[in-house]
This record gives sequence, C-alpha cells and structure tokens, in this order.
Amino acid sequence: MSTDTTEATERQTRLVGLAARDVVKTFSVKGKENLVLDTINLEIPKGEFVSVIGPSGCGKSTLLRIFADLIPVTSGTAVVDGISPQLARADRRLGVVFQQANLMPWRSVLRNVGLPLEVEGRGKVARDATSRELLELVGLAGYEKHLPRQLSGGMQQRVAIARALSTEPDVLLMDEPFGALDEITRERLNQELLSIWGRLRPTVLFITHSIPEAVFLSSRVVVMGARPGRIVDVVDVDLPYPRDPGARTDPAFHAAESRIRALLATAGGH
Ligand SMILES: Nc1ncnc2c1ncn2[C@@H]1O[C@H](COP(=O)(O)OP(=O)(O)OP(=O)(O)O)[C@@H](O)[C@H]1O
Repeated sequence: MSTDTTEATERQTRLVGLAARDVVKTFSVKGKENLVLDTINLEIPKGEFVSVIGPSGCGKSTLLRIFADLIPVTSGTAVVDGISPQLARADRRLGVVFQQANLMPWRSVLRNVGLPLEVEGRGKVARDATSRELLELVGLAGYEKHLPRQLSGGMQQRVAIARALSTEPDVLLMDEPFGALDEITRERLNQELLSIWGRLRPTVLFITHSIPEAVFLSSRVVVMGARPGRIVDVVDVDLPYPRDPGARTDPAFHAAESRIRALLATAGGH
C-alpha cells in the first residue's frame, strides 16, 4: 500500500464514530454454539445519531455490548471512535446508558454524576464543577443534594445521562434508556437528548423498541432481523436538525415510520 493510500485509510478510520466489519457473535450454551449476530456490517461517521430497532432477541444489546467493550466479537472487527473498543474504553471515550439508571442509592445526585471523574482521580472541586454543569445541561440544577430515590424515573435517567457525559465521551451508547418511562416523559427526554447531542455532538448508537422514537432522534435507523441477528436494512430519515415536536407530523417522518414498520414485518414481527 502506498504512503498516500495508507494516510487516506488512516484519515478515514479517524473519522469513524462506530463501525462493525463482518462482526459475528456466537454464545456457547450447554456446549452448543448459538449464532446471535451474523456478519454485521455497519459504518457510522463521527457525530451521527443512529438508532437500532428490531424484534426481541435479535442481538441489539449484544451489538451494543461489543462496542462498549463488555463482550468480545467471535470474529470480525468493531471500531469505536477510530480505534478498538478496548482502547476507546481505556481512553474514556465511551459513555453508556442502560434502561435502568443504576445510580448508587446512598450517593447524592451530584456525587453520582461525579463518580466516573472520582474513579479517574479528578479532584473534588473540578469534579463538582463539572457535575453541576452537567446537571444544568440535563435540566436538574437544584437537585444536587437529592438522593436517587427522591427523583422520578425520568429524572433518574437524566442523572444517568449526565454521569455518562462526565468524561466528555466521543461516543454515547444507549440501550433503551427511556424504555421504562411513560410516553410524555419519553417524548420530553427525546427532545432534551437531541438538544444535548446538538451541543456536544457525540456519535450516538441508540437502541429502542419504539419506531417514532427511532425516527424522531436519528438520521438513520438500522433495522435488524432475528434468528440469526442481522441487519435487514438501514432507513434514512430525511428531516433536518434541529428537530422540534412539529417534525412528528412531517410527511418524511411518516414515510420513515412506514418503511421501518414494513421492514420489521418481514423481519419476523415486532
Ligand atoms: N451471555 C449470553 N449467553 C448466552 N446467550 C446470550 C447471552 N447474551 C445474549 N444471549 C442471547 O443472544 C440473543 C440476543 O440477545 P440480545 O439481548 O442481544 O437481544 P436484544 O435484541 O437486545 O433483545 P431485547 O430487545 O429483548 O432486549 C438472545 O437469544 C439471548 O438469549
């Protein structure tokens, strides 16, 4: 490979937010290899917001866990922010948010948000200042001293998002973060998440079971099928950012919704 080509390839890799190249994942269950992800190929440029939708058990969380460096691939390559998931995690370029906020019940909201910085060894003054800024960003200024149990489910998820943002990650992996919330709270948090993303522009991989949520948030929606888990298609959402609630009534919104619904019907239901 010539130096020019090598440099071009390296430049391209640096611009990759997330990529899966021929990723295969099998789990061994009772001595039998179970194929869960079958040759996943996906490329998400830096700063893009992409959702993944698909029937239960198609491997959405497995894919996210590979990117989060929680499990290894069986074969193929996963790329996070231009490097391996292991390096990205070690370099604190990754933030992860799950369906459950998983806050420490005995720690105040402020000290929950600051936990990753504490682990990093950052001093208390700097930690608290960053945590306060993040709480302001997620709309929780004034709740610093509260304990998690004194907050609603939606507020707890906001704390989890603030905590995930504390290390200024380039990549945010979100596994059904609003799945347990009511519709009104969910729509409000969708709007807030988009405004945070617009300000910080991390690459986001967002797993959801909700078609409108996927369409509202994303520039592209990856539709997966099951048994074995595979990508059926990737649907472009032809709506500009910033998006407001009016986007939900746009013909392009309905077009993307219908397309995803049709794909899910052929992918084995939803
Ligand atoms: N650690 C594991 N050991 C064995 N099998 C596993 C393991 N983790 C996941 N699986 C299997 O892999 C498949 C995909 O699971 P995964 O949780 O990724 O699906 P999902 O699409 O996220 O599902 P859901 O929408 O219900 O959350 C399932 O059949 C699951 O049982």
